[in-house]
Amino acid sequence: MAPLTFVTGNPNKVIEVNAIIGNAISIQPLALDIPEIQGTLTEIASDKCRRAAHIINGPVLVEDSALEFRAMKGLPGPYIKYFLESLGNDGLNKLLDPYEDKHAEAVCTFAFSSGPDMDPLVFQGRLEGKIVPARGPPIFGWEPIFEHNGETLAEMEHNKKNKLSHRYKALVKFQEWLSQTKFAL
Ligand SMILES: O=P(O)(O)OP(=O)(O)OP(=O)(O)OC[C@H]1O[C@@H](n2cnc3c(O)ncnc32)[C@H](O)[C@@H]1O
Ligand SMILES: [Mg+2]
Repeated sequence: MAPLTFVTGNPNKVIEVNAIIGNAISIQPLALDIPEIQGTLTEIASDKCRRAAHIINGPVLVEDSALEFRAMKGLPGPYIKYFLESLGNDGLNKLLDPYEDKHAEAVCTFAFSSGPDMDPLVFQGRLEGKIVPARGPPIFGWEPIFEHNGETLAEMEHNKKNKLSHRYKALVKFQEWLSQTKFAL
């Protein structure tokens, strides 16, 4: 089984994907910064996947992560990376100061294409939580401010996160599809 190219500039995503799918699929990470369009999560991931498949000229997996604040009607959503870079985790908390509702959803959207000009397939997972003042090591993105069942993702054991996360749920769907299809990696 040839390794599947996973195009991402984010090493933390590679660590989690490997931890989640372990021996089932062999992943070859490739750090390319692919332009991300504006649109729905499915449109963004699919477009990124089409561009990656053309560059790779073969099967490819990409991922796009979003963080949706219910009080802000789903924003920052796919633009969370730029909000986080500009405001930091404290600033993201302050965005919700005017609102009672701190509910948030982490959304992970994988897109897979079997090659250039092959329509990408999309696999999405969601995790519910709430935005809280930062707790735990600030290693990966907004983990310290996303609380799920009393623990922030930064406080949570990696093994535990990788068995319940938005990324885990999306990868379960991808693996289900792989096992049902004749597509051989
Ligand atoms: O090259 P790609 O794969 O796009 O990597 P990226 O870092 O640009 O990732 P995104 O465009 O998907 O932006 C998502 C942002 O959310 C952060 N993030 C993604 N998944 C996360 C998780 O499980 N926990 C905490 N932060 C996360 C990540 O660090 C980014 O700042
Ligand atoms: Mg990105």
